[in-house]
Amino acid sequence: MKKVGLVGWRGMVGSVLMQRMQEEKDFDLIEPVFFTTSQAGKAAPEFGGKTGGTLKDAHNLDELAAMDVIISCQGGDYTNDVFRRLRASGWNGYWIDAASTLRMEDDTVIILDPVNDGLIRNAVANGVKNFAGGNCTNSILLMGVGGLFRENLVEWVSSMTYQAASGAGANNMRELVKGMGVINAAVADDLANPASAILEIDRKVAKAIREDVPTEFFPAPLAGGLIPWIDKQLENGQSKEEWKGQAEVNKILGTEHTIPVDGLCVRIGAMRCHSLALTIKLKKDLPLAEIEALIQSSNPWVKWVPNDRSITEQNLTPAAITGGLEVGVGRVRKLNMGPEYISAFVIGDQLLWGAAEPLRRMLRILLDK
Ligand SMILES: NC(=O)C1=CN([C@@H]2O[C@H](COP(=O)(O)OP(=O)(O)OC[C@H]3O[C@@H](n4cnc5c(N)ncnc54)[C@H](OP(=O)(O)O)[C@@H]3O)[C@@H](O)[C@H]2O)C=CC1
Ligand SMILES: N[C@@H](CC(=O)OP(=O)(O)O)C(=O)O
Repeated sequence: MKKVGLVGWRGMVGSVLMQRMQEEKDFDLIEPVFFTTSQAGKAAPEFGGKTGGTLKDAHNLDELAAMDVIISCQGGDYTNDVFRRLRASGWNGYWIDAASTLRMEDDTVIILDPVNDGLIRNAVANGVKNFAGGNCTNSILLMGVGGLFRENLVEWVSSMTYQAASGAGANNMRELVKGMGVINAAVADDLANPASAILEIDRKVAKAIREDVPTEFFPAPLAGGLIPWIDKQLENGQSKEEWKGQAEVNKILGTEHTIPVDGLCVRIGAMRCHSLALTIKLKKDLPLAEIEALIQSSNPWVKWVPNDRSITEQNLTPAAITGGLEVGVGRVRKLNMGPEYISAFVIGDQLLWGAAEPLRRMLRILLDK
């Protein structure tokens, strides 16, 4: 059985990964070894009926080098610190990483096997050993409308995103919920009184958002608001999150000619579902039914939502999608700009396809080979 080192298993992404690995009985197929950056020597957890004894030090290169495969959900700083030194020490195992650090390196493949299974298997056959999960927004985009890319129909995509708090981390999710509570508390009495004036409620809510909603982790109040910037600022005016769109989508697809992907990335007050409002310019004018069929054929996880008001309201929301592997796709119609222009709304749980799921599926590809 392959020895699989798990780093970052107790973080938010790592916890979702452990949950999925148990559900899919991945632990039956591996000898797990649990690493930590802070609790070496303590008892290792038990998942899928298996325990790794004690927690190993995630900075100990000798312990890491004993692994056939290492999966890291520990974050980019850890990868920066350890990965190259481990390779330099001669370790030749497989490294599977949730962080963005290695994604654009030549010797790393971005993994999203329902979309680029061929590219991944080819890379494995050719001796590639480094694999990185894609940015959550891009993975959800491609899971949703991958069928159009597969058929080489996409000339460009404008992707306007609505990204959940979870993309920023566990503390940010907590801060969002705390903020919701602060707002509610500011007007609880007024809400209990049906005769209270709505403008008075609005005034108190605005004051609470400006003055009392916590902003220790988010740069501005997210509860009752939004933040139209995610990640670092680049010199060309893009945010780093926006830059990743074109760079990663094209790398995942292995395109010969770059497909332009751009748009604005916005943080909203959802917990863990990222959404994208897409404008897609197709290379030709296709009947809508054909476009819909191609989108539905993208992969088995597409949850097709007809462009109907009540069906959309019930099915294309974070409430409907959160916690599951289905990626909702709807609002598909032709736009006024011309017959080749279509809209689409894609929504997915960013901790599943956006983070944990591609990692465990990569492990399965390696175990099956
Ligand atoms: N959040 C997201 O949506 C996505 C994240 N990623 C990548 O995954 C990385 C990890 O993200 P995420 O899981 O959100 O990070 P977390 O902050 O939740 O976890 C990272 C590490 O923090 C340590 N830690 C310290 N205190 C605690 C605690 N109280 N509970 C749990 N862990 C604790 C753990 O390491 P230890 O056990 O060693 O102390 C843990 O592995 C990111 O840096 C990013 O590179 C990728 C795609 C999406
Ligand atoms: N930046 C994403 C989450 C994330 O971790 O992205 P990446 O894996 O590309 O660093 C968000 O905030 O929603």
